[in-house]
Amino acid sequence: MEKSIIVKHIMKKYKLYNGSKERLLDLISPKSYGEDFYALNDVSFEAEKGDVIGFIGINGSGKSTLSNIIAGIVPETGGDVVVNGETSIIAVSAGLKGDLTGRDNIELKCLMLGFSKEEIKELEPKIIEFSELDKFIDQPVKSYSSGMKSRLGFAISVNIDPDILIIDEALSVGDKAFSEKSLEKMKEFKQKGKTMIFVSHSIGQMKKFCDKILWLEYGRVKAFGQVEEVMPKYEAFLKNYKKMSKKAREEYKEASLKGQQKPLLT
Ligand SMILES: Nc1ncnc2c1ncn2[C@@H]1O[C@H](COP(=O)(O)OP(=O)(O)OP(=O)(O)O)[C@@H](O)[C@H]1O
Repeated sequence: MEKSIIVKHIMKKYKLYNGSKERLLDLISPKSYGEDFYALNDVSFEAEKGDVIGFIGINGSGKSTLSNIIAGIVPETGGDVVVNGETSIIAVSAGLKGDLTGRDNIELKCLMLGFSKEEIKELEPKIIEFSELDKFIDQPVKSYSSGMKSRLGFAISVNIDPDILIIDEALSVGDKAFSEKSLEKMKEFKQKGKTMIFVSHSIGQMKKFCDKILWLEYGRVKAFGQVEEVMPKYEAFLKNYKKMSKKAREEYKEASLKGQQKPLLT
């Protein structure tokens, strides 16, 4: 099978500061202040055309950071993301401007992706219809609910028809009818051999839709494989994790960040 995305040894380092004074001092003397924190630590995986890959992991495990790096929204600190050929990638949740109306956001996002005025004219009514925003399309996006924003983001992304679509939590908001419609659209994408990355906390949606799962844990790959192989392990992990005390969770986090395996939960 043809590869569509190759992610090799991705690192993402942030600096954590103890207050704003330290942040300022770091500008003057970068080596002396702040603590290095790795949101992603040596993450590798490959996607083939037609794959639907789910990113799972507890809060703060690096799912959004990784999807933003693949979408080119956030720069990596190290490693490589190789995307096959002339591939267009779009992340549903990226770049809606609150001060602009829904309609202006459609135009802006299309222009940024290199569409001509004529192409936008043709796309716009399709996007508006899919979004079900009706007259709200001419209201500023900052007045939208999170469900409305995700409907707009999803409507733009799927109608632009990218080769790689990154869906970050977009389907967990919005109503059932809209998420059913979106799932249908995603099935169409899959049939066309496009690659999708799906970031969600919904185990049900992941099982229903993904072929493969990348399980991240505090910036590291815990597992990557077929959904039926990885999901039961993740569910077993979650069951144990939920029973842990706050202190035990902190210890688990510390150990995971250092790359130590805790047999208790694996
Ligand atoms: N700009 C930033 N500066 C410092 N730390 C950051 C920044 N962005 C993300 N992080 C940290 O990186 C880690 C990974 O965050 P990320 O949002 O990718 O996780 P996630 O798995 O998507 O979490 P969630 O499920 O809660 O959405 C977190 O500890 C987060 O606090």
